[in-house]
Order: sequence, then C-alpha cells, then structure tokens
Amino acid sequence: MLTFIDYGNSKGGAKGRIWAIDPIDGTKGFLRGGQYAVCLALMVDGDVKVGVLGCPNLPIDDAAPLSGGMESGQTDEGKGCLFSGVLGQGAVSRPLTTGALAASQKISMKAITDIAAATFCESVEAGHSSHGDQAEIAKKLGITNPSVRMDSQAKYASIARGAGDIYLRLPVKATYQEKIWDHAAGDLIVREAGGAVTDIHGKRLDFSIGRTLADNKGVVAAPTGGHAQVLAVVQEVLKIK
Ligand SMILES: Nc1ncnc2c1ncn2[C@@H]1O[C@H](COP(=O)(O)O)[C@@H](OP(=O)(O)O)[C@H]1O
Ligand SMILES: [Mg+2]
Repeated sequence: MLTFIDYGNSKGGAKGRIWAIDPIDGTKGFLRGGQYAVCLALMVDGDVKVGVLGCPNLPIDDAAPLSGGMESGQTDEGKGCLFSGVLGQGAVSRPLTTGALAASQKISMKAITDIAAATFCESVEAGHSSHGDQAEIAKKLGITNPSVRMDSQAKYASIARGAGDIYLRLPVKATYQEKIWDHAAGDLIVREAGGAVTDIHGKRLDFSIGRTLADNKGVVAAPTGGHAQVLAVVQEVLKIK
C-alpha cells in the first residue's frame, strides 16, 4: 500500500485524469484521536468530478449535532461515515457500520434562514487558519454559537450534511499555498450538497494549476443562500475590499 502511494508523483494540472489522494488528512487529529479523513478525488482536465471522504470518527447519524468529543461516539451500529459526491449528481453519506455495507442517503446543507444562528467549523490548528479573524467575523455576523474545531476535511463533510453551517479557513501566512488533496473532495461534496465554496476573494477553488491552489487564498464554504453575506464580512475583517 505504501509503495503504491509513493507512485503518486503527478504534477497535477489542467489535462487528463488525475487522482488526488490524502491517505490521512488531519494527521494531527489522527494522532490525538480526533477527526481525520481519508480523501480521494478524481479530476478530469482540472475539474473535480468525483470526491470521496472517509471520516471514521464522525457520528454515523447525519443529524447528530456538531460538538467537541464526537470522536468517542461509538454506537452498537458502528462509527464513522463515508461521504461522496459526483459532479451534477448530488452528494450522499453512508454509515460505516459494524455489519454489512449500509445504504447511502442523500445529504444536503442546511438552508440559512438566520445567519446569527449558524455554527462555524474551523481547524484545530491555529497555524492552519486564523482563529482570531474568524472570531471577529462570527461576532460581526451576530453568531454566538461557539465555533466547532476539528481537524481534516471532516469539516467539509460536516457542513455538507447540515451538522454545521459554515467552514472558514483564513490564511495565516501569505505565502502558504493550499494543497489540492486537502480540498478537492470536500469542495465537490459541499457544492453538490447545495453549498458554495470560494476563496477569500470570492473565486472558485481552481484545481487545474498543479499540486497547489496557487491562485486561491483561504476557503469560505457556506450554503449558497448565505455565502455572499459571509464573504462580505470575511473581506471586511481581512480588509481586502
Ligand atoms: N500553514 C498552513 N496553512 C494551512 N494549511 C496547512 C498549513 N500547514 C499545513 N497545512 C495543511 O493543513 C492540513 C490539515 O488541515 P486542518 O487544519 O483542516 O486539519 C494538513 O494536511 P495533513 O494533515 O494531511 O498533513 C496540511 O496539508
Ligand atoms: Mg491533508
């Protein structure tokens, strides 16, 4: 398996079929027994067509509320969830049960009726996403729910199934370029579940450039109906408009 993974030396780009894999995304979450994700995405000519996220430590139940400590939620049925999205065909979740493979069910983001009641997801690592900027954005939006911190693309999966509402990843270092394997599957699954995903400038994430999202900074993911409002406050706080 490790040898196979080492064959992964594609430079990415805008031509051909490219698989982006992150065998353990959220390495620190994996090590601390928190959230992590096994991520796979198929890109064709730079566009993500299929995305899969295995999240072994998320609750089986799509309706389970987001909270810290979810990773200890082993039930008799099992634990964890497999999420997938196919471009133009929606997104589904499938419980990782202890028994036979369970059926998949359609997932969708919660429509935002009152942004002040929304819940944010953000990285545990302050070095990956600016917690301070995010707190200021939440305050300006009138959000009082504490943000839920979790490692990995489990954040994309959680908002896609309506367990949380908004995922912000705000740049800490101007020079850091996000990696395609950290975002390709989650970006598609959220969009197929009724969300909008852009960077802090309002640009769609561009997976066609190479191994990194060289033309993007940060991530703003929210239900389509609330994305513009969130983005406007992100830009106000980051003083980029
Ligand atoms: N300075 C930085 N800013 C943003 N992301 C970073 C970063 N340094 C590392 N990362 C990426 O953040 C990913 C984890 O994201 P999160 O904080 O959402 O859990 C890491 O994936 P790996 O854990 O696969 O290495 C790594 O690729
Ligand atoms: Mg990763």
